[in-house]
Amino acid sequence: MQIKPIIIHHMVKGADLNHHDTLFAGRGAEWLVEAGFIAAASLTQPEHTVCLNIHGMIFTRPVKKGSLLKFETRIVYAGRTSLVAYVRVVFSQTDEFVVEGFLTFIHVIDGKPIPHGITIEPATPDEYTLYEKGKHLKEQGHQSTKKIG
Ligand SMILES: CCCCCCCCCCCCCCCC(=O)SCCNC(=O)CCNC(=O)[C@H](O)C(C)(C)COP(=O)(O)OP(=O)(O)OC[C@H]1O[C@@H](n2cnc3c(N)ncnc32)[C@H](O)[C@@H]1OP(=O)(O)O
Repeated sequence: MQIKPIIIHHMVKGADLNHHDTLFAGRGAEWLVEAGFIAAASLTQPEHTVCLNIHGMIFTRPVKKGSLLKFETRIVYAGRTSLVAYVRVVFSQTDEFVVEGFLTFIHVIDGKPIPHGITIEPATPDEYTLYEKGKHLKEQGHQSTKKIG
């Protein structure tokens, strides 16, 4: 299945800032989760999609008030019940990199994981790299869950 990316833009407003007057990491995380959720839920249904793992995000630069941010999201890996989203955030006007992250979503019915029937076939070297990274993170996460019990 070829997956089209989902593009969302956000403007950084006063209410989105921290005590340094730059984008609050929690707001950035919220927008990142929301972007991943929309990409996963657009392949399944919102009511059957839950977020299981935010695989980390590294903020490489501060973002000032008034900045426009572009969140480009694609589902890069599909397991049996899981979908791994990759979100890349850049400044909307310059395409300068800001932050990226992977997230795992699970297809559930009545709270139980249920196969979604989606397959992802990477077509380019970049897609293949993201597929392998997404698969690795999902499997690594699963091992951590098993250790927690
Ligand atoms: C900083 C924060 C900011 C937040 C900013 C809020 C933003 C807000 C605005 C946006 C809006 C969006 C909205 C989102 C939508 C919710 O918010 S959903 C609510 C939060 N999430 C939840 O409540 C989920 C709670 N977890 C669960 O219910 C259960 O863990 C689940 C998801 C049903 C899974 O059940 P389970 O028995 O553990 O699953 P199991 O059968 O062992 O494995 C199922 C799959 O999970 C995979 N898996 C298991 N563990 C892991 C793991 N650790 N990692 C990866 N994959 C794993 C397995 O490999 C398997 O994959 P497949 O091989 O089938 O593909």
